[in-house]
Amino acid sequence: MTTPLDRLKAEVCALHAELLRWGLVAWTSGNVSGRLPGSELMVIKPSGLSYDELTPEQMIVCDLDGKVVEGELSPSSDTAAHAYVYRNRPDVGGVVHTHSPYATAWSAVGEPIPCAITAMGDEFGDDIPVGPFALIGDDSIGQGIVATLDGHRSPAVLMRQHGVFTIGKNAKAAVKAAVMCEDVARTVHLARQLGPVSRLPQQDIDRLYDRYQNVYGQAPADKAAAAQAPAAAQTSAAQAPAAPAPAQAPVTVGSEGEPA
Ligand SMILES: O=C(CO)[C@@H](O)[C@H](O)COP(=O)(O)O
Repeated sequence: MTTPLDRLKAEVCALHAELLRWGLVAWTSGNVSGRLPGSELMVIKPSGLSYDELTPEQMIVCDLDGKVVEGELSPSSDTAAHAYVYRNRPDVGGVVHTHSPYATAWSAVGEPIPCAITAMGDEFGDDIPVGPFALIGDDSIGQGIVATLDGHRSPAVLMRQHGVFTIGKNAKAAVKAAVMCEDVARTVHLARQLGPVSRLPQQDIDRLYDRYQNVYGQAPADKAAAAQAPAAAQTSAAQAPAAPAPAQAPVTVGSEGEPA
């Protein structure tokens, strides 16, 4: 019989393989942690071990001050940062850190990634912000993450001249944010080689974010229907619904899809 802690160790261990799979880390860089729901505990990888060697049994259990509660190995050198986020963001269930190349390049020049493509509106709902430069070893990085993301929709922050930290409702969501952060960092960088890049209008960003966060994928039928409601409402508000055309008569619609 596996316990919730055993399952979290297995999940956090498996998610480290996703960092390799998506090209987000080199050698032993980066790390993933997960909060054990309903507890003051987190699970994080051991420091400096090859991703190929990681096993669920090696995952380290720490309290939210970063103190090791279970495990023989030393915890990730970013444990203090992860723990600080969990202490100050009770809504966060997972934290990820990577040095993914395109996003880390944006952090190296200290420039936020502008919300210039719909995929950024979907996942980030805004630009991806830059946090302060902070040396590893105390709460500085954690403080920079929390301060930068405070009141911000983005689940990702580019810590200046260091790399990416992402947060999520659970560890898997934080890994997804790290994957999407690198994807859009690359795309927007490439776009800038082709020509000027402009930020999407905020109202479009808001609509993209709302749809993606609440309707995209296998959303419950009522949410999916509600997402269509505004268009239907506009149609019915704009003109009385056309009488059903006689079966044999063709119906011509205008450019907006309304009956001509
Ligand atoms: O950024 C750093 C070191 O500067 C760390 O995040 C390493 O990238 C991963 O450290 P461990 O998790 O293996 O301790």
